[in-house]
Amino acid sequence: MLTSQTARCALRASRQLQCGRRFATAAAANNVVNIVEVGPRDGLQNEKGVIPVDVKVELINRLARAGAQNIETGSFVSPKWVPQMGGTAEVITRMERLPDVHYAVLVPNQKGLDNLFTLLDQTQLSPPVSDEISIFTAATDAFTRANLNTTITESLQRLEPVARAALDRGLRVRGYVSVAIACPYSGPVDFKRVREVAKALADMGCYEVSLGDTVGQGTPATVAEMIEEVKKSVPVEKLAGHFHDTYGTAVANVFAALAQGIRTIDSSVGGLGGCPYSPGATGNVATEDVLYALKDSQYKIAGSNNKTISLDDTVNIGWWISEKLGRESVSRAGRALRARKLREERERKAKL
Ligand SMILES: CC(C)(COP(=O)([O-])OP(=O)([O-])OC[C@H]1O[C@@H](n2cnc3c(N)ncnc32)[C@H](O)[C@@H]1OP(=O)([O-])[O-])[C@@H](O)C(=O)NCCC(=O)NCCSC(=O)C[C@@](C)(O)CC(=O)[O-]
Repeated sequence: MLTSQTARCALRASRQLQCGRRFATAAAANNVVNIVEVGPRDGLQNEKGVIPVDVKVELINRLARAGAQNIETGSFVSPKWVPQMGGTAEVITRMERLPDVHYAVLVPNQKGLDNLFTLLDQTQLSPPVSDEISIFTAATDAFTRANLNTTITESLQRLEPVARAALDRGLRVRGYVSVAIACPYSGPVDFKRVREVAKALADMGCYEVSLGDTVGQGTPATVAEMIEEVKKSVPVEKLAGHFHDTYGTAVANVFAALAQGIRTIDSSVGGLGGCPYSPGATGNVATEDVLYALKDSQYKIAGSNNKTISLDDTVNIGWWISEKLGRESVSRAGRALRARKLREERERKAKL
């Protein structure tokens, strides 16, 4: 008979195998790019006005129906720190859950995980309201202090039991290293530190570690240099790129990451976003811009149900959510494609 510890190890190993499936597929077809849609979380967390739960639910549902396979739906962080994410439990309880889609929530500590577990116990839905958590820390103490009120070392110590408990419960665990290029508080970042933190997250069971250019200051050269360094300790199949577009280099940085062998890119519909603890940083690379830029390339975008993510639908969602927020979509491709569509409609009507 297996001891409970051996049983736990076996369970964890089988889960890691399942989590690894996506990577095995991507590695076999080396041109398959996975998109992690972070709009509902990273995209909305910095918004000042109250966004109704209905709008958040509708955003997630629209993204899933457009083919998004991985959606970060919200955060179980302190509502005092990030008020906009306060309604995440209600959002994920009310959203549709398509079977082929992974729905993740950001969790900063044990309390956040306990809150998620309570919700999983209460709802007991199949598929569950969330099958993945994202844990996060950073490559500088200054940023970790601002974002998590602790140091890098302490944050890793706190996250290790959180990751273990989530894995034991059958959830996938993804990790983030913020400020992988530059820190808004302490300047240029030592890429060796990024490597160490990424390795620590991978060692605690994260199936993937997303390297965040939180400030959006990266260039293709610095992004490539950083990834080269991290690859010394973490296999590239386990890495993802997360680029903010503050300096307009995000799409170029996506290509630099792909050239380094990375096959998972985080992006945000409509280019929404910004981190509350990264002053001045703009949104993530827009999902529409990534889909458009990769359209005629050797890369194929993975979507749910063996389809791809619809560019047209994503453009429409980018405009829909931006208008709900009282502005226009900042996605370059989203703006151009919408302008072309409106022009074509005008021309068609003029011919009638
Ligand atoms: C981690 C803490 C909570 C520490 O914050 P703290 O103040 O040190 O926490 P504490 O343990 O001292 O607790 C203080 C109060 O918060 C409560 N609390 C404690 N934990 C939770 C929780 N999980 N959920 C709800 N409530 C919580 C706790 O119960 C207590 O309540 P009180 O007794 O005062 O009434 C805080 O720093 C925090 O929530 N930070 C999150 C900040 C955040 O969400 N940042 C944005 C996400 S990261 C990001 O955007 C970057 C990324 C991932 O996209 C990649 C990139 O671009 O770089």
